[in-house]
Order: sequence, then C-alpha cells, then structure tokens
Amino acid sequence: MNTTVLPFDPARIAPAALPGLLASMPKTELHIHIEGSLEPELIFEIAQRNRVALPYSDFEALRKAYAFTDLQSFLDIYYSGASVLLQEEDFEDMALAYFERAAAEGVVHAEVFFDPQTHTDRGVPFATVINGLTRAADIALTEFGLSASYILCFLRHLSEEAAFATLEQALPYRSRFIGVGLDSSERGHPPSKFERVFARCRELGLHVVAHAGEEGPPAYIEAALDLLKAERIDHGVRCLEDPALVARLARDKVPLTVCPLSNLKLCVVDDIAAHPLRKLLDAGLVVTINSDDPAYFGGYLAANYQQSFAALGLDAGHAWQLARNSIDASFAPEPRKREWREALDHHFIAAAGA
Ligand code: HPA
Ligand SMILES: [Zn+2]
Repeated sequence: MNTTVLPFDPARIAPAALPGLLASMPKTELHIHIEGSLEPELIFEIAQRNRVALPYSDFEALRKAYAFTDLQSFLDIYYSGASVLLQEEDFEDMALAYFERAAAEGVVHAEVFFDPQTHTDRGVPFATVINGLTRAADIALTEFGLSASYILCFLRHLSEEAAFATLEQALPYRSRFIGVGLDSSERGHPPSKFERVFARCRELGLHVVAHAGEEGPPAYIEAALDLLKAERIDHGVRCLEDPALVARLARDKVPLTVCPLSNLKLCVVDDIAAHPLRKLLDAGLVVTINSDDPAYFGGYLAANYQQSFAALGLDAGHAWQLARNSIDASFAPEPRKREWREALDHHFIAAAGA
C-alpha cells in the first residue's frame, strides 16, 4: 500500500457496500484498447452495414470463440473483429459505446489506446480512424461529462520503419492524441526495437507508455523505462520476478496499469485469486486497475475491480487508493486531477458516514 493517509475510516464501510462503491467511485481508466471494446453485437451490426462477411453465423457464435490460451490466440481474433471497421461512423459508434458504459461505471476520464496500423494496413485512411474517434470523445464530454484522450499504439510485431511511417501519417493530427504506446505480441519484440521512434515521439512532446511484463520478462520492463523512457508501464505484473526492479518502480513511482480479467483470460494467471495485484500494492507500487479489452475478457472496469476485490479480500481502503492512483497516474491537467481527487474523497466520506 502507499502511505497516503485515508480521508475516511474504512471500517465504517460494510463489505456488502463495497461492490456498489467500486462501481460508483470516481476513477480514471488508463489501459483500454478501443478496438477491444467492440462487442460481438456491434461487430455484426457494422459488418452488415459495410457488407463485410464474417466467418461466424452470428454474434453468439463469435462470442463462443472467445476462449484464449495466450496473448497471441487473443490477438488473432481481436484483429479479425476490428476488420469490420471501415467508416468514420464505425469508429465513432465503437468509442461512444465504450464511453457511455464507462461513464455509467464512474469513469470520469479515460486515456484510450488505438491501433492505427490495424486499420491503415487494410486501406482505411488514418483520417477516418482519428475523425471518428475524435467525434466520439467530443460527444462523451458533452453528453456524459467524461473526458477522453487518445494514445496511439505502435504494433510491436511490425517493424520500427512501419512505426515511423505511422507517426508520419499521424502528425497532421498531432493535437488529437496525447501520447504513444506499444502493444501487440510481446515475446520476441523487445522495447529496444522501437528506441528511435520513441525518441522522436518524446521530441514531439508526446507522452510515452509501453506494454511490458505481461508475457515478456522483467528485462522488457527495464528496457521500456531505460530505452523508451516510458512514463507508465502497461501490465508490468512480471516485475515481481525481479526484486530490484520492484524497488525501482516503487522508488520512482512508476504507475502500472494492471488488467486482472485480461491476465485471467490470457492465462497470465491461472485463477483470479492468484493474481499478483495485492502483492504489487503491498510492495508500494502505484497500481491502477483497468479493463484492457473488455468486450473480449468478460468485464468492464467495475467488474475488474469487483472480481479482484472479492478474490483477494481487498477493502474500502484499497478501493480509495486504487482510484486515487488512477487519477494521479493520468496525464490530465493538474486542475482537473485536483477536482477528481476532491470528488473521490467526498464519495468515500459520504459512504463512510451513511
Ligand atoms: O493485452 C494486450 N497486450 C498486448 N497487445 C494488446 N492489444 C490489445 N490488447 C493487448
Ligand atoms: Zn493492453
């Protein structure tokens, strides 16, 4: 646990009130792939209007295929689901569905990954992707009061040259995203492969994050910090295999965007009760909870909190700390973060007084 003093007495919150509190407390989401929020129903709806043929009879058959053995087995089906996205409105509908759901679960701010190469490699212009996403974010702010920023992810199974080409295509839209990330198949694709393109992104003033230590070794987390200068580590759960690295992450307060249901569904852990979330918190790390690809992993943000809390015996103090970490670790402007911290404290003070 971090050493921050709680603004309320956790003993005054009954365990039975915890699931509701986890779903209603103000929080941010910092690790969500927008293409991973595409529900089978919407995949079929968009496929129909775009006249794209799918190798499944209906959305129920597609959902039944969601049984994964590792990251790659998921990525294969995730990229095929995204292949229905062709028009601006497809990207808008996808993102808006996520924002509506997130806002209903207490998310006040989301920093959302998108994978342009998944679309541009199919001939969809970068402008189509970013225009649809931008429109959805604008609507989310006005209709749901949820602020959203985008983080452009490079696909690490592709070359650094391809990442540079993607950055080039994205630069006319520089104001529409706040940073870059690194996702897709981790094993065999170390951060060192992308050192130059990340250096260029930092020169451009972009924030920098990277998936590391999901399936890859602790050395990939170190490389993401040392070579890419990542400000947050996405997943990072395998840091626990290297105590010196854990000490470094704690000392430097490097946030980890942990995704418990993702780790379960991709067999990073065998059982949610064996998830290292609590160990990471106890080690003093700035841990956040996130949903990763909620349409594929069986739960949005509230479910990730609720199932982790039930399995690991976490309490209201942990809930406050995790929500607070999610605000502190975000790239939002400090005045907004201050408002959210106050709203969070009020939420828990009210719950403890009730
Ligand atoms: O969990 C993930 N890991 C790596 N790449 C991804 N792309 C979508 N989700 C993921
Ligand atoms: Zn991810």
